[in-house]
Amino acid sequence: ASHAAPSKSKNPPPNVCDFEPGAIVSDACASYNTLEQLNEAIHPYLHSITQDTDFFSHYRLSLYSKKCPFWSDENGMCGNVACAVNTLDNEEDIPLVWRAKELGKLEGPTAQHPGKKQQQERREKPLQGGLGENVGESCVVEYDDECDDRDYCVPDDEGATAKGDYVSLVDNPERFTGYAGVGSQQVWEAIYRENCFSKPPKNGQSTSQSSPFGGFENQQQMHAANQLRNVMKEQGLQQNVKSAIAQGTATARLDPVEFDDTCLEKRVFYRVVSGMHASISTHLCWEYLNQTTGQWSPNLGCYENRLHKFPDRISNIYFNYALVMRAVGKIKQHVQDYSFCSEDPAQDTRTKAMVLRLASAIPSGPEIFDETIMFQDPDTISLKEDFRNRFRNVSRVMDCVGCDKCRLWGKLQTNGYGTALKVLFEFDEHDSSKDPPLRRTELVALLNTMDRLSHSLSAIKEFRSMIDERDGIAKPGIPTLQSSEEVLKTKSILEDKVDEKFDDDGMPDFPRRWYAENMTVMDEFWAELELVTKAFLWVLKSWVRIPGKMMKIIIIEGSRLWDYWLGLPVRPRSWEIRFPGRDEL
Ligand SMILES: Cc1cc2nc3c(=O)[nH]c(=O)nc-3n(C[C@H](O)[C@H](O)[C@H](O)COP(=O)(O)OP(=O)(O)OC[C@H]3O[C@@H](n4cnc5c(N)ncnc54)[C@H](O)[C@@H]3O)c2cc1C
Repeated sequence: ASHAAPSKSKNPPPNVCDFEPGAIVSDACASYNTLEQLNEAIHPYLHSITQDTDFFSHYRLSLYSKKCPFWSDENGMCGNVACAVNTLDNEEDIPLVWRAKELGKLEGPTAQHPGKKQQQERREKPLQGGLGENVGESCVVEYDDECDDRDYCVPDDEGATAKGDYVSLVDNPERFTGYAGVGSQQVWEAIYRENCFSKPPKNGQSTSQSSPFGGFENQQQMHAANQLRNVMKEQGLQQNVKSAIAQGTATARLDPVEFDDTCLEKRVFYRVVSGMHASISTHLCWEYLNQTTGQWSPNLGCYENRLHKFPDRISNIYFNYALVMRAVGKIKQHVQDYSFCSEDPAQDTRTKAMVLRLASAIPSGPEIFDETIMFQDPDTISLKEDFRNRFRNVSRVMDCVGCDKCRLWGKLQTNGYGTALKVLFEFDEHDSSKDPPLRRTELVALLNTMDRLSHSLSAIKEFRSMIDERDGIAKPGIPTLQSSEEVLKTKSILEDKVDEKFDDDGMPDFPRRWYAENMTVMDEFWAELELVTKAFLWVLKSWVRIPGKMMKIIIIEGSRLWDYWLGLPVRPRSWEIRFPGRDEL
């Protein structure tokens, strides 16, 4: 795969959204092809982690106890059965370690959680209150029982005393619910409005914390302006829309057409939100309820209208996949010290090995996504705090989603992206001692968000081949989205491959290349002799290689001893890198 480091000055080329498999996903470093190939290899692992382990298949969140902080909208509630969530109300249904009385015992990562005092001391106000008094302090307000200034998301506390609901993610899949109309539109609008990194307003008003109507005086004004904008947009009058909005009292959501003069950081914010929206749309189109037949099945029309006609949205899903994948690759070190489930050491070991195996399958360093080029300019350092606060606001808006299941997955995915951003910008890949804490909910959200994106990539591929098939375009060899059974089959093949590689003694396969029924006894004799000769030669060659191998072992073990003697971290053997946790299995 070809990689090109994204540059801050790089504007997306006009055809950035075109679906050229070899094209690099703009603002990331990998091509669509590379991401798809990686996804094929990784998807079975992700699927298995999120479906088969207690740790990653259960999520705890405040699903009902938080009120929408921005508006009160009883009409926006979804009454469909599909919107409902089955929470685990029965203590016995919750995995043992997360039952209320056990929660206090949960072990976290090695990093110490900074206390409130410490956080207050560390707090800076790079914006000098320019965006309003509340911005930058969002962590200490009513929500945050266990909040860290470095969080990009309002955490859903999992402490034993916190109000929360346990949910099995496996039993409540993200799919079509029928939630639509003004309620859902209002939520999306509020989310996109957080993307308005406008100039600080006069008189110290916050644009971030207290902007439920994006600076418009009321909801009606805001809807009217958005409608105007949509109509003008449909008529191809983008420039006029911009100036119309500029004449108003507020900024509008940033559209991709306005990307060209936007810095990387702001583009990233928009792409994360739009990619999340597009991924949700993909899932609801993939598992769509045919209300006449009562069957759940992919709805091609839904995909065409919401995604296929908007390649930029699809591109944003790939972008998010690259971003989240990079974050998961970056927590390798952190996860080494993580205790997943102290009540059951066998499960703990298994879960850790699975996560480490996944993290190891992800290319390390900035090959997929290079976060190190963000927030580097002096100009953009204050932007980081603004960025973080805006993302927290997006997570708050989730309490305004009027459909329980959509709220569950919306909250989980916002937490997942928030965690990914926190890992990218606050974690040290090589030294986890100063990393901010990684809560269980964050880790669960991160991997489930990656799984959702991974599923989106597979679904999009399948939808594309459905379109090609319908339009008579032959594209042989496009892999299809696998059923759970197929996923498990592929997983076991992959695992066998890993096992084969791991257990490989170097002995080549010497398949018999004959069919006895068509051969004479002499033919069989010569064929067998050929086989024996090959095996004999292979044994001789291995003896010849023994001194070289011994030398290699002495050098490797010598350098490990040297590290140990110097007090440095002992470097791992190559197979330990490739098969982490193997010893523990
Ligand atoms: C947090 C959240 C979670 C949800 N989860 C579910 C769910 O699990 N199942 C379900 O059936 N419904 C869910 N919904 C509802 C769903 O997202 C849609 O809002 C609903 O299906 C109505 O769709 P729509 O066609 O009106 O457009 P919407 O998807 O509501 O989009 C509104 C407007 O935003 C713009 N837009 C759309 N997609 C993008 C994009 N990717 N990037 C930029 N702009 C875009 C378009 O101009 C569009 O008209 C959820 C809604 C929210 C807010």
